[in-house]
Amino acid sequence: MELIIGKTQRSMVTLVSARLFLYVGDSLPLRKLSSLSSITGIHNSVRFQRSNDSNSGPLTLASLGFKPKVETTKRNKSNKLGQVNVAVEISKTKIKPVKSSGSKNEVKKFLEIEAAPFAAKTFSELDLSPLIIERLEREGFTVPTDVQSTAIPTITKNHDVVIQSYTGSGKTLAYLLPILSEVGPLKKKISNGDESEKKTGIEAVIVAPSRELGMQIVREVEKLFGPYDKKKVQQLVGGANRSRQEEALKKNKPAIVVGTPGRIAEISAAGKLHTHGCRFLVLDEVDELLSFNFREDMHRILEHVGRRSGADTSSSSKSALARWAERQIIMVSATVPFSVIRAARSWGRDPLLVRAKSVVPLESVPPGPVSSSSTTCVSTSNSMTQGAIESLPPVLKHYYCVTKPQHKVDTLRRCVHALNAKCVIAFMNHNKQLKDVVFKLEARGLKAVELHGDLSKLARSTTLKKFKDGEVRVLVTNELSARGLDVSECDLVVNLDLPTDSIHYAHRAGRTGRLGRKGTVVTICEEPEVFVVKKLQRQLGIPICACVFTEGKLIVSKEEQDHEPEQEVE
Ligand SMILES: Nc1ncnc2c1ncn2[C@@H]1O[C@H](COP(=O)(O)OP(=O)(O)OP(=O)(O)O)[C@@H](O)[C@H]1O
Repeated sequence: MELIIGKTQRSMVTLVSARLFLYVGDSLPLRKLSSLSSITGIHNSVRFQRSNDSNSGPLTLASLGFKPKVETTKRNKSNKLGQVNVAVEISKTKIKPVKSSGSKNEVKKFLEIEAAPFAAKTFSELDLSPLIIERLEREGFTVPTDVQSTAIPTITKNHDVVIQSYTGSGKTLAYLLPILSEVGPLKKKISNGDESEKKTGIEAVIVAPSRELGMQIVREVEKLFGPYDKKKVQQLVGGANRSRQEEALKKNKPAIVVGTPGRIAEISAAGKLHTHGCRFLVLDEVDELLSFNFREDMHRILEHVGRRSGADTSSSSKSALARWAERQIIMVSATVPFSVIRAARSWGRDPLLVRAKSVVPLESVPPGPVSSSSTTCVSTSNSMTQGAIESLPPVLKHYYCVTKPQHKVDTLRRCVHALNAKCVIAFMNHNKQLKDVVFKLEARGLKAVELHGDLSKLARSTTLKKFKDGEVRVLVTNELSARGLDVSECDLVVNLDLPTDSIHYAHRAGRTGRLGRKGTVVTICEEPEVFVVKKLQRQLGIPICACVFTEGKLIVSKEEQDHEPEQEVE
């Protein structure tokens, strides 16, 4: 599709693209950038079509299979969607406008997906490649989760997306499956049989903030690829031998690479990673990837992945935005603070916010947390805490127990026994104390092991394997294990130190109760810290009850039960 933009807009686009895209949060450049785009209407008035897009025409929510009366991507004077109170409900495949109960100024632009095609009952309803369906069945995956049912058709239709859904709800397969349907050995066969269309370069780059999470994603892809094709995915995680990774890239010509920002950026800067023709860029745990630590590496990745080489970034016939739009960007996390929404708006092409059973144009998301039933803004002052709302599985039980610092480890031991927990993750804030806690637990007869970033890559993977295999009962760790780590058997998370904020609480807590399983979170704290627990409770919208452990039982404190008698918890 030809792109026509005015001279002023073009110079602004160049200006925008020249900015460091990683200025997020409340930093000035991105604020400028988003206000710039809203002034110029760049995101809304310019449409792009990727070369491999078989569906001609603009990519809108209509192309998801609905016939909306509302054009979600246009926003001009004649289309007042961005200014008026319009909400749209989808029932089956029909959309009907409904009156908003909000104030006049409130932007109510959302699509509530109630039924088909998102409520798929089987994977075969989701237009995935037959080979993938076969492999999923082999792995025992038959029913897609809610977020998978929603995300898969949306990604398949080439939309840039932010996927937000609570921890352990299956977000990894939600983005992997539509990607694997398009690239690599399981992809759909090209119907006209034109083999020249076959690509051999890297077609998808998946970025994760830790080696553990990166390797976990690699294993998930390898499982689906099977033993013969497993080299078609290559890990590029830090701590591993870089020259071996470079050799593997050359020799195996993987279709997909998964890695940590530092190592991907490093190999890319050395000219050994050719990702300009890449079709998919996934940022898993996007809010973490946007943190200060990863700033420079992420800048390089965003600038290079999926951007054609040889293109003049300043004055080519295609604008910077157009080239940038050639890749599809998928951003994923259980916690999506508004800084992510803002960044995604500037990187994506009419990006959508995908949650279980709802798809919302990102443009319509007002500052503040997004509730599952609407785009209503809940009033809280801190955008960090806003991102944590609805990030936790509803089945989780949360408690706190007050104790003295010198009794924390003993309280942990009594907690493990009282709940008869088999697979426990205990979080602390400082590496130095982990060893001491492990020592004390072992001395009290609980098999424990420490995991933190100061260990070698080999030690980290061996430790994790032992824990996953059930050889140790308690993993004592720090924030390293809070993001994305999937140990389905984990039935108890204990905070031996308070997390820094509600987002960190949410990710730590989310290591248990995965995919509908039971899970308990216990925060062991000192008396003066109780107000922090109460604050977390308010910010997350969850009850965190005071408890004690006596005679091998968890007893919920009386005051927490609205004057009901003391209660034992199973
Ligand atoms: N459709 C499915 N059927 C059965 N199991 C599934 C399905 N989808 C995912 N799983 C399993 O559920 C577990 C949790 O999935 P996953 O790690 O993708 O969750 P997540 O939403 O990414 O969590 P987090 O936010 O903590 O990273 C994994 O063990 C995964 O293999």
